[in-house]
Amino acid sequence: MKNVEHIGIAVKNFSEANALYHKLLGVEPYKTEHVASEGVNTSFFKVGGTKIELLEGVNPESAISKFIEKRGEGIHHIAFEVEDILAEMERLKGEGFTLLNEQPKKGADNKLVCFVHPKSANGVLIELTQEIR
Ligand SMILES: C[C@@H](C(=O)O)C(=O)SCCNC(=O)CCNC(=O)[C@H](O)C(C)(C)COP(=O)(O)OP(=O)(O)OC[C@H]1O[C@@H](n2cnc3c(N)ncnc32)[C@H](O)[C@@H]1OP(=O)(O)O
Ligand SMILES: [Co+2]
Repeated sequence: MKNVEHIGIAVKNFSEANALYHKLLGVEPYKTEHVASEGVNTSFFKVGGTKIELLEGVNPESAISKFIEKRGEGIHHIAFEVEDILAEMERLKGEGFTLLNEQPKKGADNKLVCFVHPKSANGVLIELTQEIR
């Protein structure tokens, strides 16, 4: 694992949350992106070396919609940058972590992503991200 790449925050009202985080962080989001495969709209803010990802669910089936339904708004996941996502997935599987997808999948912000079940990481949903080169 390398650095924390982003912290994902689940929000109910995307435009209100973006306006609030713009005020809070003092920067505009550098991108907003719909990720159909995850049923989410996302926006990314860059602060120092870390990014904040705001996520809203666009349908009831989305993991974000289910999360908010069950647990309300708040921190949803921590994403780490990895050099080689396939090697890291193999390593984690070997260490007994439960991965939520067999193969890396296309995430937002030009990344391949994979998720580790929160139950494998003391209740924290972990996302692995590798830049698509
Ligand atoms: C765009 C992309 C990107 O950055 O590139 C993204 O980030 S997309 C980000 C959105 N996509 C994802 O999150 C994909 C991976 N997530 C998933 O597959 C799912 O959300 C699961 C993590 C498996 C949870 O599924 P689901 O809510 O249907 O199951 P569940 O309610 O039974 O949850 C199982 C247990 O995990 C807990 N749980 C659920 N979501 C959690 C979360 N985000 N953080 C910590 N714990 C969590 C529940 O409270 C429950 O614990 P108890 O049993 O103790 O009640
Ligand atoms: Co993410």
